[in-house]
Amino acid sequence: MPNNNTLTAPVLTDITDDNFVQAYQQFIKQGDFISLTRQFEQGFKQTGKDNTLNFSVNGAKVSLLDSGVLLIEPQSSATSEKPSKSIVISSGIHGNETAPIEIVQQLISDIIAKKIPVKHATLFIMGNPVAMNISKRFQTENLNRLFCGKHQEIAPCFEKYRAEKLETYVSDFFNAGADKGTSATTNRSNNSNNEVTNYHYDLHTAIRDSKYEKFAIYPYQGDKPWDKEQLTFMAACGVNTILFGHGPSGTFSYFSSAKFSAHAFTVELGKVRPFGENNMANFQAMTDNLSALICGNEITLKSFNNKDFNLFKVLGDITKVSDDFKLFIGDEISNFTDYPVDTLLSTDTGAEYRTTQPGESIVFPNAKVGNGQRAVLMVVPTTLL
Ligand SMILES: O=C(O)CCC(=O)N[C@@H](CCC(=O)O)C(=O)O
Ligand SMILES: [Zn+2]
Repeated sequence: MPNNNTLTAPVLTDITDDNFVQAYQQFIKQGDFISLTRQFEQGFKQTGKDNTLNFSVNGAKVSLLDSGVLLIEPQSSATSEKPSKSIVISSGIHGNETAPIEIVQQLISDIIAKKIPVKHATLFIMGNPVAMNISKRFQTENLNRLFCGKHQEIAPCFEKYRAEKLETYVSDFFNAGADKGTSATTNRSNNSNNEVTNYHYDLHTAIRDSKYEKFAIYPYQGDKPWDKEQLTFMAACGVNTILFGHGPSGTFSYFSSAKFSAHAFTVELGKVRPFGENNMANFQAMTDNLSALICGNEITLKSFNNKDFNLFKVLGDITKVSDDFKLFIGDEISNFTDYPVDTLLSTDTGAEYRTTQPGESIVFPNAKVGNGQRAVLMVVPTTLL
């Protein structure tokens, strides 16, 4: 497993390599996608124009596009009702956030074991295999700041390369499902009015404890209204604390939302733990509902009521500007802790941050980010009309 910080081009394994062939065959039999992903962390070379790494399961075509990137498409003859959704389920954008990777593993292995019949095209992603292998959030750059082309602004490293590749896979996937697909073979929509709805759930876990264990960031929607049905879907998944994003960003969920009008969320499912130490029963509602979405099973949702949620409006970021940045929030303080008005939270070269609003609360405080990056997200409670 090559692993160096000065990577200028990834070291790709040839798919005719004996080790790869063996590992791929084992994956087809056992569905252990984490193992395959970790063995070939930087990716592999495809031969020829067509994707040769595919096989059929239960009427679906399974295509391995890259390390940690698996496309599953229902074959049109295998489903009476036509596909109307394109679904991206991503995990491991931060390599040490293992619970989401294990959720994706579970869904994939259930599909391969024919426990989940696939009705809607689904793209599964384990985002940063190099960081997974070193049990770190990232190797060189925070991958979840590099989407929407921001990868073009940084020096060569694995995350720069990977962000560009992931953007391409997701773009190709949503484009293939779109009504305006360029040909009958690339247009995934076969339903009568040819409408396909896009979804992207980017699963994460948080560095510190949170007053509300599970929560989601709903990417900034510009003039579009917040979708209440999506909020109730999140609640059905066990996530009833929602932060409404305040502006464009370089996150993966914002990319799918802004570029492909996907219903998209960054979902935080609890605290970061090493592989094998997650209580998977804690994510059952999320796994079951994602599985139901993929199968096309009916999902019964409550109608939206503010009382069922903890909703927060993002006031803005505290950005670390210089090496002088000081944060007065201890490591033991939980996300969503609120502070009285006029509390000093940070100082930096020529600047300080004091709370200004009742109920002002902190999310993701992290003094170790690079200069120019978000060190804290400031939120206040809100309701939807
Ligand atoms: O716990 C933390 O400090 C970070 C957890 C995490 O990775 N959160 C995402 C949120 C993305 C967003 O703001 O939409 C991130 O920081 O990338
Ligand atoms: Zn994360």
